[in-house]
Amino acid sequence: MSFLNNIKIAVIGGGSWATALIKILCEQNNVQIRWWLRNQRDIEHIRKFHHNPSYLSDVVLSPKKIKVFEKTTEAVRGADYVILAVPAAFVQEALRDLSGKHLQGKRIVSAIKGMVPDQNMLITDWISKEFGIDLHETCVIAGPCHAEEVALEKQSYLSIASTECPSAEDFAKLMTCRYVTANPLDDLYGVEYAAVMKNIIALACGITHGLGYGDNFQAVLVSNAMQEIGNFVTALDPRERNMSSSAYLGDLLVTAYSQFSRNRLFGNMIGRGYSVKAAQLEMKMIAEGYYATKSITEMNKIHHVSLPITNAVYRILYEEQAPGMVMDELKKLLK
Ligand SMILES: NC(=O)c1ccc[n+]([C@@H]2O[C@H](COP(=O)([O-])OP(=O)(O)OC[C@H]3O[C@@H](n4cnc5c(N)ncnc54)[C@H](O)[C@@H]3O)[C@@H](O)[C@H]2O)c1
Ligand SMILES: O=P(O)(O)OC[C@H](O)CO
Repeated sequence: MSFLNNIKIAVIGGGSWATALIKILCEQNNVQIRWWLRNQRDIEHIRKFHHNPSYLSDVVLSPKKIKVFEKTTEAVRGADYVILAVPAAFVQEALRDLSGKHLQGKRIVSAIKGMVPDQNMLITDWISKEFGIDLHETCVIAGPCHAEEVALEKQSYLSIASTECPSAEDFAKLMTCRYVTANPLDDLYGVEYAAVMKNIIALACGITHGLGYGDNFQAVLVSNAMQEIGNFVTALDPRERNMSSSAYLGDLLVTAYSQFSRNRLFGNMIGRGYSVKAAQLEMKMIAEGYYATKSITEMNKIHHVSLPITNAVYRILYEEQAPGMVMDELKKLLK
C-alpha cells in the first residue's frame, strides 16, 4: 500500500504498551520508528541488544526500523505521527521539552487510557489546548488489548477513534498486521472516556475479588458498570453509540477479567489488605485507574451522574474507608 511508504512514527514512552505498539508497527514495511524512552539504561540496552530490558523483554526490536532517542525533540523531528504511550500521570513531564512548533503538522495519537491529573482533561483535549493542535489531527488507540498478548502474537483487536472516521482509517491500517485487526470509528470522546472509566471498574473487580466475592457478583458488577460508563459518557457527549461494541464493552471485559490487567491486580491487593502506598510500591507497572478515580469523581461534581461504583472505589482509595464496609454498601445498590 503506497500510503505506508516511509512513514515516520515517533513513539513516546518506554513501558509495555509502547513496546507492544512498536512490535505491531514493525510488521509494516517501510516504517521508521523514532522511539523516546526516559530511562538511559534501557536506551543503551535496546541499542546494543535490541530488546527492552524492563518491559516485554522477549520482543525483538528491529534495529533496521527503530531509532532510539534520548530527547523528545529529536524523536518527533520529521515524524508523520507521534504516539503518546506513557501513563497519563507522566505525560506533562514526558512532553515538557516540546512546544507547538515541534508538533504542528503531525498526527497526534494517544495510546494513553487516562486523564491529565489535576487538570482532569482527556489527553487529546490537553494536547489540543497545550500545543495548539486541531482535535481533528488527533486520535486514540483503544479497544481490548493487553501488551502481553501482543508480545505473544495472540489475535487482538484495536479501535482507532477520531472525530471523523477518515482520519482514523489510515492509522488503523498501520496498526493492522497478521495478529492485530484495527478498526476505525468516529467517537473520540466516547471511546476515550470509556477507556478511562473501565480502569476504575477493573479496580472495583480486583478489590471485590480480593475480598472474596465470586464470579456471580463480578458479572453483576460489570453489568452495572457498563450502565455507569454509558451514563457518564452520554452526559458528557450525548450521541448515539453502540456501547456493546469492543471499543467500550470489550475493553471493560478484558480489563475486568484478564490475568494481565494492571488495574485489577492493583485492586486485588487493596482488597487483600494492602495500603494504596504498599500496592503502588509492589507493582512495577502503573494502574491508571488510581488517578482516573480522582479525576472522574472531581468532574462529576459538575455533572452529577449516578456513579456508585466509582464512588465506592474513591472512598476506598482516597478516603481510606475499609474496602469490606464500602463494598457491603455497594452490593445493596447493584441490580
Ligand atoms: N499495557 C497495556 O497492555 C496497555 C494497553 C492499552 C493501553 N495502555 C495504556 O498505555 C499507557 C502506558 O501504560 P504501560 O502499560 O505501557 O505502562 P507500564 O506500567 O508498562 O510502564 C510504565 C511507564 O511509565 C514510565 N514512567 C514511570 N515513572 C515515570 C515518571 N516519573 N516519569 C515519566 N515516565 C515514567 C516508565 O518509564 C514506563 O514507560 C497507560 O495509559 C495504559 O493505560 C496499556
Ligand atoms: O487491563 P489493564 O488495567 O492492564 O489496562 C490495559 C489496557 O487498557 C487493556 O485494554
